[in-house]
Parts: sequence; C-alpha cells; structure tokens
Amino acid sequence: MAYETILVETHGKVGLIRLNRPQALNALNRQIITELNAALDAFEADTGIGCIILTGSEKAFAAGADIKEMQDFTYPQTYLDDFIASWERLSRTRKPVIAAVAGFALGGGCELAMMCDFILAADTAKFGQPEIKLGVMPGAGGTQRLTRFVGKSKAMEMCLTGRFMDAAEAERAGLVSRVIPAADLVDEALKVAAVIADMSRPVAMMTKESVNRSYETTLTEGIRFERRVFHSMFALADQKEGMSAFVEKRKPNFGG
Ligand SMILES: CC(C)=CC(=O)SCCNC(=O)CCNC(=O)[C@H](O)C(C)(C)COP(=O)(O)OP(=O)(O)OC[C@H]1O[C@@H](n2cnc3c(N)ncnc32)[C@H](O)[C@@H]1OP(=O)(O)O
Repeated sequence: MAYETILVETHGKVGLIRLNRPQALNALNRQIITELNAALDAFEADTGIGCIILTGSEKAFAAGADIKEMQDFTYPQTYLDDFIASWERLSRTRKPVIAAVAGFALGGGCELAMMCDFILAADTAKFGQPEIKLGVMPGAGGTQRLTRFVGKSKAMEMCLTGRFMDAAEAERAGLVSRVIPAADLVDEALKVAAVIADMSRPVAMMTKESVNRSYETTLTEGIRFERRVFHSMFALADQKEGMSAFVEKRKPNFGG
C-alpha cells in the first residue's frame, strides 16, 4: 500500500510509524486511520519485526480527530458507520507498541497514545481531552483509559475543563513512563524498542497480554491468568535459552 499521511520505516527489528499530516497537526481523518491500520497489519505480519513505535512530528503527535471532517456528521451516520470503532485496531496489536509523543497529543491523539503499551514523552509533550470545548466528549477511550492511568480526579478535571497536562505532570501522574529531551525522543524510542524486539517474541507478546489483562479482570482471575501463561513459557525453547545463557554467563540468543 502506498501511504500519503504516514511514513513507515524499519530499523532492524523495529517498525516505525510516523503520522504525517503536518498541515493539520496530524489531525486524525479517515485516511490517516486507514493507513495506520494497514501499516499495523503489515508490521504484525512481518516476522522480522518485534516491536513497533508510533510517533508524530515535533509539533504534534496528533491534535485529535479531524474536526473539519467531523463537523457535519449526523447521529445516524456515526451510529451506522460505528465511527471510531476502526481506531481500536491499535489497541488490538499483539506485538508491543510504544508511543513516542512530542508536542500536542489532544483528544483522539491522546487516546491513540493511550492505546499503545507505554508512552515515552518529549519534554514538549502536551496531553489533553479538550472535546468538551467542541460540544462533545472523548469517544476513543479517553474517559476510560485516562481514568485508569491517572485516576478519577485528574481525568475528570481534564475531561470536564479541557485543560492540557504538560510532560512533567503526565509523568508524575503515571500517564507516561519517561520524559526525554525532544531532540532525543525518536532515537531513545528506537533504543528501547530494539531492546524489546531482541527479547523472546512470544514471551514479550504474552507479557503484554498479561499486563493488559490486569485492566480487564479481577485480581484473582488476573493472577490465575498470569500463572497459566507463565507455566506455558516452560514449553518454549526461549526459556531454555534464556536460563542457559544466564548460567553460562553469556548473552541469550532468542529464536522466538
Ligand atoms: C476522537 C474524538 C471523538 C474527538 C476529538 O479528538 S475532537 C478534537 C480534539 N482536539 C482539539 O480540540 C484540538 C484542536 N486544535 C487546537 O486546539 C489547536 O490547533 C492547537 C492548540 C492544537 C494548536 O494551535 P496552533 O495555534 O498552534 O495551531 P492552529 O493554527 O490552531 O492549527 C494549525 C492547523 O491545524 C488545523 N488543526 C488543528 N487541530 C485540528 C483538528 N483536530 N482537526 C482539524 N484540523 C486541525 C488547524 O485548523 C490549522 O489549519 P488551518 O490553518 O488550515 O485552519
């Protein structure tokens, strides 16, 4: 597929997807979501890729859903088309996905970042759910994921006032895993992604699935799920390789 609104690169075992509609601060229209989903499908199918990075530009990760495209939508159209459902493709990605966020991550942009497995933020990053200022509310998981990440009080304040959170506040609140100088963001994300991509592929994917399960089940069920998946890892050659490498004082070479 030829892409017009995203740039796609591979760096060794890492797939990099860059949102690229600079004239609209990466506002998320149908085309950009369709292309993002196609790139995710391609990286998932590529056995050479072990980790994916989603990033934007220096000014904007994404300034939200495309307001100019949305402004004339009607209720029957949004319902019948199940508007936004296709965005969830990102959250169903089985390989690990890192969001590398610089500049604005607003509305659907913040929601897209939260669908990734963790967020590395540039010191320029600004997160917000300003939909209320447009007469709507978040529709791509903002009220749910933001609340789980930063707690009810902060999520409620952000969704009800549209206030932006800077990178330092986002780190304190647990929305992002780390803040990085803007100039180093993508290089650092590539380094982190390369570390993940060198791990056992099935173990990384099962670890992702297990951490995500904690958001969807009770503690007892989550612990049971984790233990069963953990047991299954002893069927993997990578478990033998990882533990032998430790005992033999060498670097493991995981085959996946
Ligand atoms: C997922 C769901 C269901 C909902 C949503 O996501 S709703 C959208 C939520 N996001 C927003 O409300 C943010 C809207 N944008 C802004 O508030 C500002 O653009 C800004 C604060 C991010 C940046 O302001 P700045 O003054 O630096 O830049 P602008 O001149 O305002 O923007 C440049 C250029 O980009 C267009 N733009 C920006 N955001 C969007 C958007 N979400 N949809 C469509 N277009 C957007 C903006 O109109 C301008 O283009 P023009 O010069 O051609 O008007």
